[in-house]
Amino acid sequence: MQGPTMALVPYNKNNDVLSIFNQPEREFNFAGQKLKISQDWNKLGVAAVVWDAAIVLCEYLEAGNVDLDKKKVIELGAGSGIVGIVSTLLGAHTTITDLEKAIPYLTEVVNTNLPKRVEGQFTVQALDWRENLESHTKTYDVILGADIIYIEETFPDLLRTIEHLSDENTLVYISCRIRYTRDSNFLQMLSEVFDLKKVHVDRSRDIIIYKGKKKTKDL
Ligand SMILES: C[S@@+](CC[C@H](N)C(=O)[O-])C[C@H]1O[C@@H](n2cnc3c(N)ncnc32)[C@H](O)[C@@H]1O
Repeated sequence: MQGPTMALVPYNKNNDVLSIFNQPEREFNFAGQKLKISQDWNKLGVAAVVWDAAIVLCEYLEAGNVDLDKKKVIELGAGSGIVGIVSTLLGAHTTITDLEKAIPYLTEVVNTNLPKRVEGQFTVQALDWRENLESHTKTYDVILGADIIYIEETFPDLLRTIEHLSDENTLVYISCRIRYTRDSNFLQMLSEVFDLKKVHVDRSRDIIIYKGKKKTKDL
């Protein structure tokens, strides 16, 4: 393991993360549906496992904290796509995104878990925060991101992406575990452009959810 991957695991004192990640499949129940999420840590790495931040964000969404019904939602750095899956099951029209190399796995998991009745309500597509975003012309009602604050070099691009995809009505939900002081730098950067509030704390899993809304520009 190298670089950012090293920074992510092991990430708790009991070191039981690796055993969770080594499970080829994990089961969850969200929005009245049993989800079977395959994992492939050894071949595909960080994008192909379900992180706690995603589970906590799914629970937060399922509890009705965000109005998703018929909303235009985008998930950034989706990994397994579980958050985008739950958002779709809760009524949103969801664009589920990650790096190009993660798309085959992500597409497979999403298609396996979303039922026919939501066909046409979701798309899976590549979106690299470092790229030119001109082809992404939309702004979204809701932007979701779970455990996407972990590579310091990507922070300016991640911020640019969130800014590009949002307007002053967009709600941004970032679920994260702050592992290093540098991770807080991203929240600091985000708070310069967005009004940022801590809306949920899961102490047992060490996960915080932040909600952001773009600051209105002074006239
Ligand atoms: C720690 S994983 C979290 C995955 C998932 N959201 C979860 O919580 O289970 C971080 C995700 O960010 C994605 N990612 C990293 N750099 C990215 C970039 N430059 N553009 C888009 N996605 C990126 C990775 O591919 C990975 O899926």
